[in-house]
Amino acid sequence: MNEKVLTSQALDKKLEQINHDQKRTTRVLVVGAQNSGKQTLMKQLRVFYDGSLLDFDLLKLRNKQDITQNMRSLVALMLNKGYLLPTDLVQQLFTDQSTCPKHILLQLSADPQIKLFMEQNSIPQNAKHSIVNASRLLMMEQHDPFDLNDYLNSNIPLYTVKFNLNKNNYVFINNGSNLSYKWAELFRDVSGIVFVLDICTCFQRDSDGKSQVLTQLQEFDQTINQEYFKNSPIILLLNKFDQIDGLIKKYQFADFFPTYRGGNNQDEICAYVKERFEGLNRQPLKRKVFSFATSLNQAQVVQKLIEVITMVLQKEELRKIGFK
Ligand SMILES: Nc1nc2c(ncn2[C@@H]2O[C@H](COP(=O)(O)OP(=O)(O)OP(=O)(O)O)[C@@H](O)[C@H]2O)c(=O)[nH]1
Repeated sequence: MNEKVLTSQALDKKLEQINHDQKRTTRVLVVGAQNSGKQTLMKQLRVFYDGSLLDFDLLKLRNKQDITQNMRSLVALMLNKGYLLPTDLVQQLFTDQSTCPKHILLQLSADPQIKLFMEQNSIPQNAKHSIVNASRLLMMEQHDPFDLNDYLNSNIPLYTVKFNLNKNNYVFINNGSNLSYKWAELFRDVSGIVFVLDICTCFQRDSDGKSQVLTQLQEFDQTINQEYFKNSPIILLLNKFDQIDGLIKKYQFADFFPTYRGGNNQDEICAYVKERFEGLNRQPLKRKVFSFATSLNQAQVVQKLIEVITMVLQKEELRKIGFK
């Protein structure tokens, strides 16, 4: 067999693999109003399932470890040669931790004795370079190695997250708060739609004095009942549920929903909101709406939620092809 035929066969195989992988990828579209929590969900997915952020962070951490090591070698050399450095800084540099706290490294790298030592002694260029750059590198780091809350509150936009869970590939796509009809066409029969609702909007009024959640009900209706999504299961997240206790203490839910006859408590309010949204599904026999009260800013909640969502989606896929 000549080389060309072999290459072409290899390409065919690769294409087949790509097609196969794409078919096996569960695509999930994340929609919802501004500020509802879509980005928060995406970021949590990125941190716990995708892994690329953690790799990036480990890199930052490694840099910090290198700086600590270099600083330790330099300071040991200086002390041997009789240079004097602040004792408390030196002690903290040599504690057992693999990385020394940033503020100690910064103070040491700015110490005039260190500068003097480097001028008076011939130390390897790369070691010199590493110390001179240490302060720049450390200054550039805005955060300590990794702080989930800092990351969740950052303005770094995130539009897709891919991951593999229980041997299935998933891609979550955040479309922002604008679901134009043209755009929706690209997601025809997507494997699932996650609609994020900020539950606090139930207790907020728009300029007409009506609860803002009424606009969300309309959005939900228009989105899920589009022709393109008529087979896609819907996952409704009543998000920011951690806020509901505070809101109930301040307001009467019935003041916002005159037809509401339930009590002013979490369970009954939650059941009512779920019912209002789920009742808008015009294809109840073809696909379902699964609703959950969530707090997407809490890591443990998101991890449990993703297990449930992925399970629901896999079950729905099986149901569509005839398994009960
Ligand atoms: N208390 C509370 N705050 C939350 C929760 N989820 C998200 N937030 C906060 O709500 C704000 C908006 O969240 P985002 O995830 O940026 O909302 P978004 O839907 O992506 O907003 P846009 O990008 O404007 O469409 C942020 O300050 C989040 O930290 C939650 O469960 N509880």
